[in-house]
Amino acid sequence: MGLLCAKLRHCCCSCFLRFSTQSPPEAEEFQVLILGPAASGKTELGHRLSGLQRPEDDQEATNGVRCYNASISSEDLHRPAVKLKLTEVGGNTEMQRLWRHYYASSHALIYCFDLSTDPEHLQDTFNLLAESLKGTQLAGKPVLLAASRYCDGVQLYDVEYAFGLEQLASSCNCPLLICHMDEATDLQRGIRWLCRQLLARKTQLERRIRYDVNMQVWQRRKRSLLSSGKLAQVHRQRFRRQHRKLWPAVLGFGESTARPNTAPPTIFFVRSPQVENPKDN
Ligand SMILES: Nc1nc2c(ncn2[C@@H]2O[C@H](COP(=O)(O)OP(=O)(O)OP(=O)(O)O)[C@@H](O)[C@H]2O)c(=O)[nH]1
Ligand SMILES: [Mg+2]
Repeated sequence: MGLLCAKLRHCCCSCFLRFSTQSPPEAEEFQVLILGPAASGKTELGHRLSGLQRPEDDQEATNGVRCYNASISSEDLHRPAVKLKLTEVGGNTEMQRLWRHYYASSHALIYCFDLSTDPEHLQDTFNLLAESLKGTQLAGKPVLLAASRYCDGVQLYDVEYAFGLEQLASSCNCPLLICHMDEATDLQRGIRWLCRQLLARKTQLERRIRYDVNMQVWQRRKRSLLSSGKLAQVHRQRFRRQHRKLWPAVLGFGESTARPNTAPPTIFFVRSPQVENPKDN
């Protein structure tokens, strides 16, 4: 009996050890792009999601790119923990030209907009979103719309309906959700939704990113090859021109009497009647 107990204890201990030494499942990592017009709250959101306090003296516009890390615990999602690598690109007109360079390598988009602006500005904001989604490497990827500056009386579903955001999302095959970034619980709901979308589509998204990034590299290479090809062509043309100039000069020394290819087939004279019979008159 004592031997049996000892054996059982040994077995239980080894099982416990096996469980305790087993590392927890690794967090799934995703690249998320934060875009939106200037002063729409991107930097603010980046700080809120990463749990960092934004310094008082750091209120200026982003002239380039800012990166943040956000960890979403597994208890919230009932799945492996998720690490979001957030990349914010500045929103002014000059910075908007850089946006497309980040589409291919991103798993998802968080698009910020200022809810307190007038309808015309909001329309411009969503036109910009449509430009970023339609026919680009962001099409088909999850999109979270984050409304900054809570505005009394404006409901998010009204914004979604008035600006045709659902139609835009379905035309680009993008799962889309809209949330308030000023309300902590609503922002959490949005982020949890985004993480669930990312986990559910992980394999397809990774395959897509690999394809798009490889395509980008190949296109860059093709462009450089083409430009070097053009250079070689210029060199060849210069070489040919030199030949054309040199060849008649060499022939001109009299070593060859061959007629040029461009000469007429026969040489003939045309006599005028006056010259033929000058004594007839
Ligand atoms: N009250 C309030 N203020 C906000 C909110 N979001 C941003 N702000 C303020 O608006 C200003 C601009 O916000 P940013 O987060 O820097 O804007 P941004 O989108 O990063 O702008 P760019 O970097 O220029 O593209 C800052 O002073 C913020 O404190 C919000 O939701 N509520
Ligand atoms: Mg910013």
